Formats: sequence, structure tokens, C-alpha cells
Amino acid sequence: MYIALISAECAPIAKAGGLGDFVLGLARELVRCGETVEIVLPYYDVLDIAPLADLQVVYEQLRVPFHNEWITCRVFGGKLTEVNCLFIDPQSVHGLFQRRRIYGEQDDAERFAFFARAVLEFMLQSGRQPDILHCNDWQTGLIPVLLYEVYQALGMNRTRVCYTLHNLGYQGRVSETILRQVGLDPQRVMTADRLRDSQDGRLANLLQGGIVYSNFVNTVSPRYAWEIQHTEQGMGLQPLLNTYAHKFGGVLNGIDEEIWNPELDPLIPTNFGVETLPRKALNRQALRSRLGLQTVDKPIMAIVTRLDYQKGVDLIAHGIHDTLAHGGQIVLLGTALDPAIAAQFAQLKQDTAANPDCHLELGYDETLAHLIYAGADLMLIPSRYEPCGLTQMIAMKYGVVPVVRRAGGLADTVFDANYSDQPFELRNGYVFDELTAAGLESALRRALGLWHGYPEYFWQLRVNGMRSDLSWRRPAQRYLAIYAQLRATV
Ligand SMILES: Nc1ncnc2c1ncn2[C@@H]1O[C@H](COP(=O)(O)OP(=O)(O)O[C@H]2O[C@H](CO)[C@@H](O)[C@H](O)[C@H]2O)[C@@H](O)[C@H]1O
Repeated sequence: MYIALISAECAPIAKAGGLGDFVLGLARELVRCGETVEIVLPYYDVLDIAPLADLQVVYEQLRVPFHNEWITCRVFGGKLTEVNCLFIDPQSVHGLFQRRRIYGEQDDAERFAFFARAVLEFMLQSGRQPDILHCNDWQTGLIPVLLYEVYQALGMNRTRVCYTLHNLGYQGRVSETILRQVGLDPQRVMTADRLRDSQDGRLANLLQGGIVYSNFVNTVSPRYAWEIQHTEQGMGLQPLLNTYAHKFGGVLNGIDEEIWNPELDPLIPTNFGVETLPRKALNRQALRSRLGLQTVDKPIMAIVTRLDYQKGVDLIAHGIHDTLAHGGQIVLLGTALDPAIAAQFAQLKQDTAANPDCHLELGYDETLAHLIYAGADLMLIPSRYEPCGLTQMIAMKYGVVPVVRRAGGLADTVFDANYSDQPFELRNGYVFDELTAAGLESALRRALGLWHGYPEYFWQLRVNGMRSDLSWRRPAQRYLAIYAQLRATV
């Protein structure tokens, strides 16, 4: 099967968060299963080309219609380990992907709408007919719309679309001008059952368009799939997701165990596994020295995250204070796009600067993230909503016990040490329900108490997490079954 994975991110070359991990992890597993995979991304100026082999121009003079003009693009090809990647590089006066970052620009909608049109134009002009276009999030929502409305009539009628929703908090609600720019007729597609936004009828909703026009839609955990159909977590899309329940499901993500594996990880000072778990202490020490924390008999509570409303930033701040007050150390690595959140954490960093048990690192740092997973004992994830969540899974692989809110994929992967109905060997963390300070404290203090009072039991929780199967093997089989079902309709 020939699968094109279309995305705004891919780890480690263009990663802002979990979407990047998803794309690389799934692609690599599909290649291992013998499938032909191409990842298609914009050619960002911030693309880290170092891990790419054989990077070269593979297509010149790709002319893409956009907003009454033709934009000429080059397409680069390269290999990221065993996976082929393609990069669309528009020669436009607006420097669409020359912004020193992946997202956060005022014209993001226009940038990714252009990308959507360019991907299909490239497929058409280069004679590609993928069996499956696997699109992700709002940035690629126009691809199934354009395929159906424009490109099928031009001959691309064997291709089917699988569309994965990683985050309903970002739906791509945009002016209908964008539709005209990519060559769609707003009169035709701006209807309630197509792209017209249900909350603001003047806007087009690109995520909604992707859901309506794709052959199959999924999100990244069974629990989040249920939540967005049946609770306000659907953020306005509940009726639509119920209408399309027959082509909707939840597939839990995996993690790439070649990248996230404490036994092999080249980015950590000391490798370790279940049998050599005491060696984790050397990483804890390295983490303390790197960040200037004192050496004391306290567990390290880590937080590695985008600092975003979704992640429960107020509870993160509360959790920092509560951990410090109850015998723990704190290490936070976080990026904030929102200026108010950035200011809140800059202040918190200043307020805790003199505390030898606390270090807040505001920024994005892949290498430090690996050291944190290797050295930490606990990880705090108090999300408001969490489609899947990779940090709890990575944490568990590194013998870190997660403390999480019962939401989305966190509920599907973390089982409470005291209250879960799972057998003991599957219990791997601490879970709370209420999105309140008291809710968080109930789990956090049990976790800290266990570390201080019952080290053998805490050790067992670490081991349970390390032994769980969080790989891409099972999820990739689920996607292959979905693709096969879609191909059967050709
Ligand atoms: N400051 C920083 N420095 C270095 N590394 C950092 C970092 N901040 C985050 N990371 C890394 O980025 C990834 C984040 O994973 P999450 O699952 O939390 O993703 P996110 O919410 O971005 O993605 C969305 O998509 C994913 C994939 O489907 C879903 O799991 C998730 O629920 C959904 O919100 C992890 O690999 C983490 O280590």
C-alpha cells in the first residue's frame, strides 16, 4: 500500500509537540510492516535538516493556483531514517514558511490552506496516486475537501482519506476568503453540513471540513473519542461527530521505542532497563547537577509540556507549590505561545529562583527532555483535556510514575495505584478526577507519600509502567485495518 502522511509537524525535524511524534512513530512502524510511506511537510526555514539523508530537489516548477495567481514551488525529498519525506517549498513573496517557527503566525490559516492545495497539486502533477492520504489536524482539513471537490474530477479517484484529530481545541475557524483562495466555491461548501462553523456562521471550520469529507475519521484514544461525541469536550463538534459515528473511532497512539527507550537512548548519561533500574539514580544525579538542584532525599516531580490552557496551567502552578511543600523537587520544561501564560511562568520562575529544590526551564529542548525522563521519579499531567498524551507513556518507559487527571488518553493508559480496578501488575500511577486544587492534591500527596513511606511499592509501580506495551505495533495494525477497509471501497 502507498500511504502519504500529511502533517504540519514531524519529529525531530519539525516538532512543536505530540503531533510530530505521532507522524514519525506511525510512519516508521508502517514501513516496518512493509508499506510504502511518504511524509509530506512544508519546507520550513526552521526545518532541522541534519537528520535527513539525500536531501535534494525532486520536483521543480510545481505551479500551484492560489488566490488568482500561480505560486511556483520546489519539492525537496529526503530520507528520515527509513522513511521518505517530501517538503513543499513555495517561492512566494509572503515567505509562507520562512517565519522562524512552525505556528503562531497571523496568517496560519492561509499558510496551511496553501500547503493543502500544493500537496494535491504535487500529487496530481507528479503522477502519484496514494492509496491513502492520512491527514492530521486542522492544517490539513482542506485536503479531503479539495480532493473531493476538485481533484477527483481531474483523475485522483482511487485515493481515500483517513483523518486523525489530535486536538479539538484548534479547529481552524477562518474567514471564507480562505476557501476562495484555494479555489473552492463558498456558495457550495459554506453550508451547515459542510464547512460552515456551527458557532459563528460567518466562518469556515477547516477541521469540520476534514471530518465531513474524509472517508474515515479517528482521534487518538478511545476515551477521547467518546468524550468528544458525548461531552462538551467536543467543543461544538458533538452533533457532527454523532452524525458521522459510522466512520469515526479512537485509536490509541504508541510511542517510538527506538527513540524513547532508556536501554538505548544516546541522549541520556546512563542507560538502564527494568533489570538495571538502580542505574536510574545516576541520571537523577546528572539532572540535578545540570539544573543546579540540591542532592536530597526527595523525589523529582517533572513537568514536560506545551504550557497551554489544555494542559491545566493553573493546576501545574499549584502542583509546583504543593510538591515543594510536601517533600518533592520540581523540574519543569515548558513552552508557552500565549503571552499571558508565558508571563505567568516567567514570574513563577523568578519567585522560585532561590529554591534549591526547584528549576523551571522555559523553552523547547529535546535533549533536556530526554534527561528529565531519565532522571525524574514522578511526572505531573493535570490536563483539562488530553486526546492521548505521550508524556505519560514516555515517562512510564523511563520508570517515572505519572500523576494525571482522568481525561482522554490519560484515562486509557494510567491506572491508579490505590483505586484502579486493574490487577496490581497493571497499576502504574496516580489519577484524579476533579479539575481543582483539592483534586490534584489528593493524587499528588498519595504519590509523594508512597515514595517517602513505601519505597518497594513505589519501585513496583515504576516496573509496572516500564513493562507495559506502549509501542506502535498494535496501533499500526489498527490503522492498517482502517486503510484496508477504505481501499476495499475503491
Ligand atoms: N518544552 C519542551 N521541550 C522538549 N520537548 C517537549 C516540550 N514540550 C513538550 N515536549 C514533547 O512534545 C511531546 C508532547 O506530547 P503530548 O502528547 O503532550 O502532545 P501535544 O499536546 O503537543 O499533542 C497532541 O497530539 C498528541 C499526538 O496525537 C496527543 O498525544 C496529545 O494528547 C495532543 O494534545 C512529547 O514528546 C514531549 O516530550
